[in-house]
Amino acid sequence: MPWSTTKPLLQNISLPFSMDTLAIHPPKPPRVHLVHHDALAVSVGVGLAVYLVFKRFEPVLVHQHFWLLIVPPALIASFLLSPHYASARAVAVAFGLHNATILSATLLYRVGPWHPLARYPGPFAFRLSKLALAWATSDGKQFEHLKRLHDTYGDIVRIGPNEVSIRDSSAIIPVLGLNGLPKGPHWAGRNMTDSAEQLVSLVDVREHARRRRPWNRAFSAPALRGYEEAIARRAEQLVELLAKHSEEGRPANMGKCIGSFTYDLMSDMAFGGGSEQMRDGDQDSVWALMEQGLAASQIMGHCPWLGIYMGYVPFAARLMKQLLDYGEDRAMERIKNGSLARDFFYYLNNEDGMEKAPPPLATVAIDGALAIVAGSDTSSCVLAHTIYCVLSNPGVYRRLQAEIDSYFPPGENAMNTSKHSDMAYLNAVINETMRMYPPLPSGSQRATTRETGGCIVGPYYIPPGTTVNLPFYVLNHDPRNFSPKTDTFWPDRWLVASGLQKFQGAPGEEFVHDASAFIPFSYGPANCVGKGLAMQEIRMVLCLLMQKLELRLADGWDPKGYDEQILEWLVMIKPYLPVVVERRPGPVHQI
Ligand code: HEM
Repeated sequence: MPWSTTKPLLQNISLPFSMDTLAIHPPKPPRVHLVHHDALAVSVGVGLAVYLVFKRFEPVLVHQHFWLLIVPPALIASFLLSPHYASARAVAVAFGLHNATILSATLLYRVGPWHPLARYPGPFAFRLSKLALAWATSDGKQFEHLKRLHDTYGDIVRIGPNEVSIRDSSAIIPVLGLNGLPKGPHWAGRNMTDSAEQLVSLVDVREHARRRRPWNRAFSAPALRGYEEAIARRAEQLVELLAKHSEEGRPANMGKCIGSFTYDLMSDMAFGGGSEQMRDGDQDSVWALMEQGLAASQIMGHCPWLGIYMGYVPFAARLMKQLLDYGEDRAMERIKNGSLARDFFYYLNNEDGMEKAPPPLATVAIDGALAIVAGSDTSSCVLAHTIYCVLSNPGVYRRLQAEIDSYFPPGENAMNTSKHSDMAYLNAVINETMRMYPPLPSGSQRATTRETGGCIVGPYYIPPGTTVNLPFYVLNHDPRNFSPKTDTFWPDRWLVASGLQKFQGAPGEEFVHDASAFIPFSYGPANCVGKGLAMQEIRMVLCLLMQKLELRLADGWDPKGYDEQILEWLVMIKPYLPVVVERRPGPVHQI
């Protein structure tokens, strides 16, 4: 503060004792007594100083907020305002002034032309607070909102005070690639704590790379071969579950059956077993809990501070705690029983002895729980959407079945993975499903920090302290990346792109296929570590289902509403999908 401002303030300070009294009584601690308007001015000044701390460091922790938002006005009320007001009023004035100053300075800065993101367009409310986007997307349709925003404002949109969304495939490498940016802040809010240790939420790039090593080994090619038997066993069980529906004369809800399959499988993979949803049903309502948890986490991902606060509310944190407790129980049991097969735990718990020391139990438990959630929701989403797309396009169904039958005639093992990568139509169908319905439609989030500094992303400068989103759904539905039939399920585009089929468009129609824009598993050193397993599992299940079963949509069910019912709670939620199932005649392969 310049001296010219400070001097009059000091002159106005009157001490609450006279010099004469010093001779009679020992001195009491001096009490600062400012005249009324100066006391208020100090309160505003302290508010502005705290605002600068918020602007620079963006503190989100509860104890930081206590020191910045509660302590200063409490001191001001006790020492500066108490001579002027009754105590309750002094407290109200101090808190009101302090927080109103911080709020107004924050909002003015965010909407002002001096904000480093001021040049990027976006709705006015989104500049003010992330609460605006959280509210707008609380209907579960964030991916559609983002698409509309880009259609309105262009390739870069300011979707928060310090956040942009970029619809430009040239941004993928600088943002997600090897020398890209650290993870963004949304995981802290989703996990309801700033100290979550899950691999997926590690912001520190070096720590992430260190923790990722055992995961990479758990998903290496030899490790994946070791999982084939477990996948095959569970896939056979899924076929039996679906066939049972037909024997009972009722359609199967495909999303639910497949969800049970992936959950049981991921429990096998992570902890060597422990879940039997296909046999016993979802007795612990795991799927409901997971979907509720993800729905709540959608809002908290936008406002990490809110998630961290909610983490202290026992009822709100219940779901997260249940998940962590489950992971810990399963990890303890797995340690007690030892390993029967090389599951993920074998690698994550350093049973392969490749790391210097085994990780703490809490870390393995939390990562095991992550594997179950990350691996079951996503793969089941792709499988269910693929079946929906195939069944609502009879030509695609027949062509896919013909390809599967030609590779695996009745009696042959349809889960023989050595043939799957050659099956062009199968892979086209899976890719096209993930293009239409990427399981994480709003994509990946990364952020520049003060340490990384700003960076250039294509034609854009991203200043330090900016969160950057690459929305997969929007990239996939951009005609500059995929056309014609951008919004239509058309697997042939993948065959045309790989030269296996000729493009037969209308006169003058151009075929566009930018495969670099297609990143359903994300990209770079923090991409989906389970990509290989997911693809292996999806191909095995589809081949087995189509070889052994005849499937069709239930009579009277209108598929038109399917898209409307798709919600995004981080991952796309599978709508109700009733399917009539019949066994196909022919010899049955036994594994
Ligand atoms: C079709 C299925 C799947 C899709 C589309 C998918 C997609 C993704 C995406 C988009 C990410 C975020 C990466 C980022 O932040 O940029 C991710 C992360 C992750 N996924 Fe998957 N995933 C799938 C299946 C699986 C499976 C089967 C597992 C196995 C356990 C798995 C485990 C993980 C893990 C551990 C991470 C965190 C990686 C890291 O931070 O290093 N995912 N996944």
